[in-house]
Amino acid sequence: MDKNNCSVDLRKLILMLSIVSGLVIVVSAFYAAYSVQRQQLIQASLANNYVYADKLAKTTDDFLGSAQQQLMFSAAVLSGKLNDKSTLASEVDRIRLQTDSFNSVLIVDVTTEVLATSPEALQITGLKLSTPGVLESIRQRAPVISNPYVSTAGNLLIFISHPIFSGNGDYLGFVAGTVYLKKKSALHRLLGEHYHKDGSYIYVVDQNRRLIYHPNAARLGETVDNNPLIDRLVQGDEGESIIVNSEGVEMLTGFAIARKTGWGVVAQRPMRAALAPLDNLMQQVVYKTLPAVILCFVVIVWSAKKISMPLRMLADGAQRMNDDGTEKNIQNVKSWYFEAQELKKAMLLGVGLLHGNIRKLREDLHKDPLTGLGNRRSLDAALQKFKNLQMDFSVLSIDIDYFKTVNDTHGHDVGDTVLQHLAQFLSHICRVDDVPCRVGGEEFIILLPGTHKVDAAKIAERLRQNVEATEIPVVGKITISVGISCYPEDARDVFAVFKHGDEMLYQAKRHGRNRVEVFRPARADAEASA
Ligand SMILES: Nc1nc2c(ncn2[C@@H]2O[C@H](COP(=O)(O)OP(=O)(O)OP(=O)(O)O)[C@@H](O)[C@H]2O)c(=O)[nH]1
Repeated sequence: MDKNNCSVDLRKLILMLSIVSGLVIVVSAFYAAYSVQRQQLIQASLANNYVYADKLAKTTDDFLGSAQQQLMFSAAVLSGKLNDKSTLASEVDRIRLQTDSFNSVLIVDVTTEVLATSPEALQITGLKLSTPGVLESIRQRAPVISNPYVSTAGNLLIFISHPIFSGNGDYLGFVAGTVYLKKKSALHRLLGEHYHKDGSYIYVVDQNRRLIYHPNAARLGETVDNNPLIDRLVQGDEGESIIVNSEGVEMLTGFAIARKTGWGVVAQRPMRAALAPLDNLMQQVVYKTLPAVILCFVVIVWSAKKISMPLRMLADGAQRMNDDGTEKNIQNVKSWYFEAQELKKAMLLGVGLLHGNIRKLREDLHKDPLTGLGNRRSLDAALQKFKNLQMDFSVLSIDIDYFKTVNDTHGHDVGDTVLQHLAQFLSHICRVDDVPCRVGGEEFIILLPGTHKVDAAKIAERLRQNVEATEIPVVGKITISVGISCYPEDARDVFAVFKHGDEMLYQAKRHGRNRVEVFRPARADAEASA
């Protein structure tokens, strides 16, 4: 098959397969390592975020618990002193300034009238308030942590209160602190400290799906619906999850509940940020393993070449089976492994047989199958050769006398035997360069290169005598007639030389057969004019 038409070159195929399998191995090894590491990193990050959210939830609980304790302590101090304006004023200042837990502190009596407030700048002392925090505190007469709401002064806040009872258990009012959600507050410090710079953030949502804390201040107070994660938080669920946030960023999320308020604390980190160290690590791995991988590929290419080379050379040999040098080329192929060795042996055997057959076919093409002498093709080839070499030659045109009688008397097969016998006679008298041929039924020609008329006549005469003297089985003795002409002595045209030879043969027949007649131009002319 032609190399160019061949669908795949073996060397390229081996090379391609080796490289592809090498790549597949390397890439899948990398991919497997990357996937495992990635999964581990995601799990670790999710777990971290959950721990983080849980810790913040507990810290928030602790903060609120501590805030309530402060108010409880103050409520005990204030019991029986609600009429003491200066005590009330100094107590609200103490609570606010000493602990820094509240943005504002106020004392309210049972009629909802504000008895004292810190800071004074709020200017609500003496006012009766009907905010959700005040009303809930009055109604419950128990410690309260309100849901977020907007205060009279327009601040989004939560309201933490503790009831004040007299010595004999009468409800007198409450002391309360507010924590602003949109302005700086203790809660902000608590949650904001943990804010990551890599896109990680936390947010807190209350039971009404309202954002209590969010790094984006504009969203504070916003009620978030249609958020599966917040749905879970509202149901009291805790755990970890991979979600896509409102900005379409994939987030690794941990979420936990602050028990005192039921608030959900969500800590989340962008997947990309969590995996960034892994990407760096894999980059390093790639850089470090690259030389080994390149070396591997060089070895693969070299091996592929080494393996395919003998096969390539054998394939080349197969493409040129007919050429004479092919056998030698195949011999030279270095078949260093078993399969190539066997292939080489088989090909050498094949080439040997092929060349043998070709040789035989060529010979057969130029041979008369009955007698083994040359045929008309070999005669033409010999003439071409003499012409090329500018060689003189003589032509003996030979015909068996009365051959028809032989056939008629003894049968065609015996006639064939006679032809074979005559062929043997011809072969015996021929030298190496002479060309004996059978050109018709019982017509033979011998070309005698470098032989002139006199010698040709002697050879023909000797042949004639030998044939005449030899007994052929079944048939007995036969005779032959021979006509002789020479090139270029008798004609410069080869065709004419043969014609003269034929004429001489028929002349021998006419003159009684069993004769040798030599063409003589002058005499031929004379005969022609007579
Ligand atoms: N056995 C056999 N006979 C052949 C073959 N080719 C031709 N012949 C016979 O050779 C004979 C030739 O006879 P003719 O050319 O008529 O003449 P002849 O009998 O040889 O007589 P002259 O040539 O005149 O001496 C014919 O009978 C052909 O059938 C062959 O291959 N085998």
